[in-house]
Amino acid sequence: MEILNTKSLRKEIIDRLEGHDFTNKILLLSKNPSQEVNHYKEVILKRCKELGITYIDKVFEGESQEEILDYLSTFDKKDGFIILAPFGDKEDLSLLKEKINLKDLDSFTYKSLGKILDGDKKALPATARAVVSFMDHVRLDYKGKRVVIANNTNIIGRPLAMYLASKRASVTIINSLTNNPKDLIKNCDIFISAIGNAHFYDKNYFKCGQLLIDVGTSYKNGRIIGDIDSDSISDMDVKYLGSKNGIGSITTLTLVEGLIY
Ligand SMILES: Nc1nc(=O)c2c([nH]1)NC[C@@H]1CN(c3ccc(C(=O)N[C@@H](CCC(=O)O)C(=O)O)cc3)C=[N+]21
Repeated sequence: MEILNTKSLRKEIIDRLEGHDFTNKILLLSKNPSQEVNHYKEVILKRCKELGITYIDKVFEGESQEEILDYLSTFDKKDGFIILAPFGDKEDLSLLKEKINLKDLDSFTYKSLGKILDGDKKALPATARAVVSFMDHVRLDYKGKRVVIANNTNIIGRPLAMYLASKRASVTIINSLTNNPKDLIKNCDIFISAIGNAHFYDKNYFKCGQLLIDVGTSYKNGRIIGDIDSDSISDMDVKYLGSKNGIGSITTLTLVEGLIY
């Protein structure tokens, strides 16, 4: 197993961000935030402080979409926003997706999602963009490659699939109902996982020559555990990007990077 890391990409992005004079704010928007959302918020806030970015941590409770739009109308169009998911309890957010016209840092709006179909990398949500930036950074050509993505959300899997398809990769999204996922995973060239199920995939799922990107995060005794059981694949001839120095360590960077696009 060849262990990959995002250190040099991370340095490249930090250098670009540190040289920048941030004049616009980031709005962190949450609604009845879960523990996971609050944790992610802390991680983003820490990054904003490091880089001298002003942020507003706005927590909604029972507000309607109209009321939220009213609140947002007081900000500058160049201010960035992220709607932290899950935002409330599975409610309709279509008006917000249609009407918010601030800088969309995590690809929430219909406009951003549409741009992804056209192959616009900058429109990708932060985590999906971190994956693409990593593959671009190591000069991995995904044209014609068979890619399997274990994640079917609007924040990672679906936009990533559409983007890679626009660059002529052949992409399959698998979900918990997929018939014989092992067969799909074993026969792909690139496997990207973000299911958040600790060490779910072991060596039986893989074959030599594959690139495995583990975006999954579970917590055990305060440690982050990925979806892939890396010990089990340690003597296989695969390339592996795990959670240590992996995608997780650059997602807040790609998120704030959206402010300077
Ligand atoms: N619109 C939206 N986009 C998201 O990307 C999103 C979301 N909503 N809702 C909540 C989940 C949860 N999530 C985390 C990502 C990283 C860490 C994390 O801790 N990352 C690094 C630190 C990263 C850094 O320091 O840059 C670490 O693992 O040490 C935690 C949680 C994102 N989410």
